[in-house]
Amino acid sequence: MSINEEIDKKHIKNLVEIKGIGDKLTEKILNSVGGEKNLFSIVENLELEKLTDIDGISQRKAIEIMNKLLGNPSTNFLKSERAIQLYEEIIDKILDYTNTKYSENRIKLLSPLNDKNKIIDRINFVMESKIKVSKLPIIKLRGLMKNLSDPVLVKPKYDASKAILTESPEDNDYLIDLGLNQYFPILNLSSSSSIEDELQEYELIFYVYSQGFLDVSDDDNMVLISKDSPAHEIVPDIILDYFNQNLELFEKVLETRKILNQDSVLEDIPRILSELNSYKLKDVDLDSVLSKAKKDADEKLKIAIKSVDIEGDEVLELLNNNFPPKIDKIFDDILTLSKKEIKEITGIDFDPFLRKYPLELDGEEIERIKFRENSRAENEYFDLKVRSASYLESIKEKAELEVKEALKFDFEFALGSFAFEYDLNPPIIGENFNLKDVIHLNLALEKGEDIQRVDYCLNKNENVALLTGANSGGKTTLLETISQIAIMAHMGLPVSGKEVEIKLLDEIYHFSKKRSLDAGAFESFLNVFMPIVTTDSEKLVLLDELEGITELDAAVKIISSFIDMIKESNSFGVIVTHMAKELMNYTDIRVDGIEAKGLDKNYNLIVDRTPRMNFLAKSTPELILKRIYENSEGRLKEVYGEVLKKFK
Ligand SMILES: Nc1ncnc2c1ncn2[C@@H]1O[C@H](COP(=O)(O)OP(=O)(O)OP(=O)(O)O)[C@@H](O)[C@H]1O
Repeated sequence: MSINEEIDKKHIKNLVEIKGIGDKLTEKILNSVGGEKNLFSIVENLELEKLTDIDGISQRKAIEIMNKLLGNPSTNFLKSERAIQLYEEIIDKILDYTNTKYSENRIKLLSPLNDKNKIIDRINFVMESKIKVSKLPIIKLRGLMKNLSDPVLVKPKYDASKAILTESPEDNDYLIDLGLNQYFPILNLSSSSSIEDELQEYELIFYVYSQGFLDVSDDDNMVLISKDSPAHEIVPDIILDYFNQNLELFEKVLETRKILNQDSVLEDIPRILSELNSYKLKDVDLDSVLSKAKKDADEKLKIAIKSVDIEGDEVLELLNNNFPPKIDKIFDDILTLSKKEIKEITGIDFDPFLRKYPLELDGEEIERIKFRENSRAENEYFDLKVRSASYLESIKEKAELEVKEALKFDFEFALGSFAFEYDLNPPIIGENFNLKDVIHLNLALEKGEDIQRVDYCLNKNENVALLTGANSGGKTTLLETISQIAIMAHMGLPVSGKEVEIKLLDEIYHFSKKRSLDAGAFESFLNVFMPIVTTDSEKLVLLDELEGITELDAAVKIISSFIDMIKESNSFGVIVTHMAKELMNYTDIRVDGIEAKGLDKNYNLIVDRTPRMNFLAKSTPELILKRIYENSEGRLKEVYGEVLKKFK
């Protein structure tokens, strides 16, 4: 099962599910989004932003509510602010690979789990995505999927130059129910006695008949449509506008599916729409064709007539306004040719000329033809529109589904890209913490000799250890790496290491050294810290230089008591400290050390970032002092020099 199915199969649970967040908040959410139906649609489309828009709902809260409504299991895994931050930093890193709002929101909903099978399912899903992504043209796909979203609904365009005509007020109401009055005015035959005159004011009438009261001739500017036709056959623009408006989206989805070797119903859309759009271009400018034809024919007549010998009685005929046969023949020949040329250009077979010299255009006939042709063209165009709209309507649902699939693919693509770029590997879920070749995510993408992958382990017998050693040696970084790996594994993600074994636990606590020492800080720290060892749940506890919380002697007593309690439990712990020696007086504990051997020629620390087990390494602050001394100038350099002398 993939994570995709996991969410797809979920039916949004009853609102009872969010009652857990309190009746007041539930009511506030429902009021803000406009009721249960809207809330369900928000959840279905994972629109987190619509929840965060509500006053007083933070991103974290919105995620909690959304997960509740989706029926996703909630865990209480992340127990300290720093653990939550580290989790959010992981999410942020994955978000860099999302292209759509939908997958962005789905990534935000990836929380730590506690069910081993679900975790393994997710890890497998991400690993499959990683392999898939590795074979795809990543940059091209990113370009195609950037900002993809569901198709937009199109606002109807009202056109008052055309009208729909029905035969009864009931039919009117029926069409209004279909929403067609948003496109054209709707009139009905019985509405007024002067209705037939009113109809003359419109360029085109869509006559939606049920009985067929009106006799429609070729010369009427009317399109006949049966009342039983579906809405898109009466106003095909409903569906055509929708596809036109979303054409770019469908084209991108089509392209994406081609790359993924998936078939698609979207293939024909661009052709159909461009055929429709180019159809309009076939309109010819009849007036200019005719004026050119007249000019050409006049010219030809002039030349031909000039070379005719006219005899006496022919002159008489001319004086009677009759053309003698010779002249008639010339007119016949030239006008036949001209008619042929006009037909070739316009497709219309008619005689636009009055026989005179120079020729005259027959205005009345031209108007009649224009009207007839316009009506014919409108009818043909309308038929084409209906055919296109019917086809598009038949694939609309599938087309929308393909867009949804592309959005879902972006979720898979983001996870796969993240796993691929960071070269993540599936952890082994076991009983110990056995980290091999691990690296902090912040360093994982950096290249360079000084980036070192690290090994570290904790097991049942040595479930807690002190981490000591060189300033800037990488202790904090390793502690955070352990957290990241535990959090990522619980989220069902592969981790940044090779053959990493981890144990699934109930809770993770990470306390960083960057804690403010405000008044009351010590007391509030104790209130958070000590209860950790009072519950039976299995924990991972990571402490970074806690000694700053109070005076050294007291800190040592507190921390050593804490260590003893962890040792007795099924929990695991790592404590970064510069007071290992002092702590060893109070408790028996494994001490690991990161040792700095000196400075290289560029004054960089020579250090093996992998701690040595059972090794108390010195802090060697003099190395850092030496480095700063070498890199500073003037009076400051002198000061550092003085300090350094004291280390000799
Ligand atoms: N495995 C590693 N490979 C490369 N650089 C690392 C590694 N681990 C840590 N560093 C770098 O070393 C520097 C110091 O790391 P960190 O702060 O973790 O050391 P620390 O031992 O906690 O120092 P301090 O005791 O002074 O607080 C950081 O710039 C960090 O990016």
